[in-house]
Amino acid sequence: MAWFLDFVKRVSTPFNSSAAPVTTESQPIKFGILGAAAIAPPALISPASTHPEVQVYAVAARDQKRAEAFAKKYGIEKAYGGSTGYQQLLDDPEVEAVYNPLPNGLHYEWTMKALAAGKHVLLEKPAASTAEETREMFKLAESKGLILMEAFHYRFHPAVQRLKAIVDGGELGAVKHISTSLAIPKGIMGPGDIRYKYELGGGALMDMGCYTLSCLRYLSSSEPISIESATHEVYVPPSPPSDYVRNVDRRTVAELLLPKGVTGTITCDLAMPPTLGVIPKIPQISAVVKCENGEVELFNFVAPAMYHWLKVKVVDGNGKAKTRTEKVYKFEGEEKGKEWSTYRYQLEAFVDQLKGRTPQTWITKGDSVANMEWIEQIYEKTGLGSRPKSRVTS
Ligand SMILES: NC(=O)C1=CN([C@@H]2O[C@H](COP(=O)(O)OP(=O)(O)OC[C@H]3O[C@@H](n4cnc5c(N)ncnc54)[C@H](OP(=O)(O)O)[C@@H]3O)[C@@H](O)[C@H]2O)C=CC1
Ligand SMILES: O=C1OC[C@@H](O)[C@H](O)[C@H]1O
Repeated sequence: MAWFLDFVKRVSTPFNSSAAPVTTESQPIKFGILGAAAIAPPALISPASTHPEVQVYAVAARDQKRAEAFAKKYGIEKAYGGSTGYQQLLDDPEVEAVYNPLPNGLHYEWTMKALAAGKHVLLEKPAASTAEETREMFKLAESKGLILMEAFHYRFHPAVQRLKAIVDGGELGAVKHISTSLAIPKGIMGPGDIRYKYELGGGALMDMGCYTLSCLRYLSSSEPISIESATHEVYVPPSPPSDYVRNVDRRTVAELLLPKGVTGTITCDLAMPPTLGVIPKIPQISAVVKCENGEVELFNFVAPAMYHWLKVKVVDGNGKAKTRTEKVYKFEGEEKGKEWSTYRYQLEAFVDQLKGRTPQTWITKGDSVANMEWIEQIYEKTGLGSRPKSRVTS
């Protein structure tokens, strides 16, 4: 029973949102959120509620009433709305940092505008529509001495870092093959979802593939050499209009060649069709590293704080295999029961960086740019081509 209560607590933690600021001697960092996005409560509002140096101070939405309702629900002081709402939030001198959870195709425009307004930016993944846009955002951030980070929250979690330590530690010998998957059953994303809109930077590779690529690159400690193959299945909405353009991937699979003969596979799918047309598929969210002397798998590398297991299989010189399972919900030395979400660890690091302290880890400019470069190259290989460059409005 205790394990069940623990599980329920873990799964619900990221969604127990309240923006009640916890103040310290110094002024908290005031965050503004661009868009009343679904991801904002678990990714920022809830983590901020336990961070003594953060206040979620403002939200902007395209509709004033929506902004107000969101602000009321989460105890946010300021609500900006209407066609100028996002810019008003950026013009608010009280806002020091901006969280950008807009659709992918708007990441570049509003991150550039936020940086131009002198704000630090925590930017949702994938960084932008193209690698070039990603480079430009970091260039502007650097020139203004501002912090910009792509919110690959999974990287901040101890389970993910333990996986990397096992791979790097040599216990399993040389790495041979890495496969990372993020695929969910049909029915979770509705047909109106931003992920299915090409003009908003939609597609499985952009949305989920960015994680699988990021994790594969992280685990291999290298960049791919080439894309051996890349295949996709397009998204087709129910009753598509006759002029519907099939340029959004519902699923993409790519085979990569990495240095030292290592191979890699990434799989992403926004809507796996049911088996035999009726049995829903089980989500596939895992990172598997096959090595000379065994293999290791992290189930649920994307949201390990909710639930995960690390299965390590070691094969000895006589070919005898031993398997062990690890669960890693906190770093060594952290107090019992802490068990932060990936987003909470991420926020801690972001604030540390902003305050001039050393974050426990970081998603670097080089990492974000390389991830976008490979996303673009995989799209080229599938034949779908990169997502459209962002259109920037004045
Ligand atoms: N880190 C993570 O775990 C996750 C990250 N994400 C990322 O966060 C971003 C948002 O995802 P999610 O919260 O699921 O999406 P939502 O659709 O819930 O939110 C997107 C927001 O963008 C705003 N928006 C502005 N222009 C448009 C437009 N033309 N069409 C639609 N929305 C628009 C809307 O804000 P308004 O209120 O102004 O109308 C809306 O609230 C994506 O980049 C996604 O990749 C998503 C889920 C998980
Ligand atoms: O964490 C995630 O999982 C589901 C995705 O669709 C989402 O965008 C992503 O960030």
